[in-house]
Amino acid sequence: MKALNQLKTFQRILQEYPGDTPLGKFLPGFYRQNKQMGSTDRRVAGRLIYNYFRLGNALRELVDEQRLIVAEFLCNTQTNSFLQHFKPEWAGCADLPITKKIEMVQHAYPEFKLTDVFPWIGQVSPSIDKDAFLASFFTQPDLFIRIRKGFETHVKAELTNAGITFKDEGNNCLSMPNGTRLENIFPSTQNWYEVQDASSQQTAQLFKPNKWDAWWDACAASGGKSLLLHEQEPNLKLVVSDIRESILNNLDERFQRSGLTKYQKKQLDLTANIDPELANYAFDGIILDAPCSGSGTWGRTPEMIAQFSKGKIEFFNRLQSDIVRNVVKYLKPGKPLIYITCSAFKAENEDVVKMLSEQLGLEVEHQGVIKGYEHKADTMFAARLIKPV
Ligand SMILES: C[S@@+](CC[C@H](N)C(=O)[O-])C[C@H]1O[C@@H](n2cnc3c(N)ncnc32)[C@H](O)[C@@H]1O
Repeated sequence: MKALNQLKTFQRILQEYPGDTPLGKFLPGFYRQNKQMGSTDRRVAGRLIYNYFRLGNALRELVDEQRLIVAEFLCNTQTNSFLQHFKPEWAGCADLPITKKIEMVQHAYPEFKLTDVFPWIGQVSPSIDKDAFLASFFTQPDLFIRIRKGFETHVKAELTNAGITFKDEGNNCLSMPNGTRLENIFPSTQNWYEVQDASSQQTAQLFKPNKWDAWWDACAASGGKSLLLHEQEPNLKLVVSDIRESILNNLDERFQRSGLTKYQKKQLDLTANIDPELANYAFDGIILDAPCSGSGTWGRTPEMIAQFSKGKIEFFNRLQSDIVRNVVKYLKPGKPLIYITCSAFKAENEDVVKMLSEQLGLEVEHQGVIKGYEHKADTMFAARLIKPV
């Protein structure tokens, strides 16, 4: 009975979900309208709908209920009452290695193809292990925090006191299970840590700023990369910009909490002529965390897979190329451009770097995929390119 009700709730969510909003935004509204759902009901409903989308575009010819059962089997490493009810012969095998479970699904559904989970797999960056990347969609990524220098002991002690299991990933990065309610442990005004994916934290290794440098975080959003930069070198002249004014307001709040008080903020569309705003600027470093497909983060937002179409890869490549050409004009010769995406696609990664190197003469000091899919984190790409003198 319980499993049948869980299935009915799943079907209602799927029916009401509009597809153009992130699930993470839609679900709280759904729960508000269905106040009879207790916390366990919500947890199970969330698990089922997320797991359903983790199947990506595989087995689309099956009815939703069957796809959900396959997804539940592939995405859980422990048995549960839903599987026991609907697929008892699989329920006891939930803890098998993922490769074995995929074989079992293929046996039951010979039309199942792992490549259908993410149909654009042929277009990912060459260094990505395709099978591992595809299989990573069945696992929810972890939650990561970056502890600010000096607060390591305090944050770890608070987590331990609260009974949270965490892993020290080195470089002040901690991982813990997704869904950990940090807001129940730490005050909202705390400035001891930032929630930030491990791969995003890793991009900072390419920054290498010098004291009193002038840096520009050109797609700053709420300032994640600027905060990393500030942690490395607090004495910088910093300009931050983004096309969205609202997101820059979040940045102000975050910067204030972290003691980053000296910066200039500009609302800029980097596809337009920005000379009226920046004609007198020349930077010692530019971080371009470019707008992208976000395909390296779809382990967190698997509902995006069903909404994506191949043409968008080309769209982002063009947008990134336009933006990068515009931005490089304001970089001093001999100085670094840090190009970052959270995409797995070659067209948004190596191809943009190739264009920068071949057409604008930038020297590629480093480029590479940050393989988050290997350790329950986002997959990103980061390059350090030097403008010719
Ligand atoms: C990947 S996000 C940046 C994330 C941010 N750097 C961080 O660490 O949290 C890309 C940003 O590019 C901005 N963007 C998109 N199109 C733009 C454009 N034409 N000009 C300037 N910024 C743009 C988006 O508003 C978005 O905030």
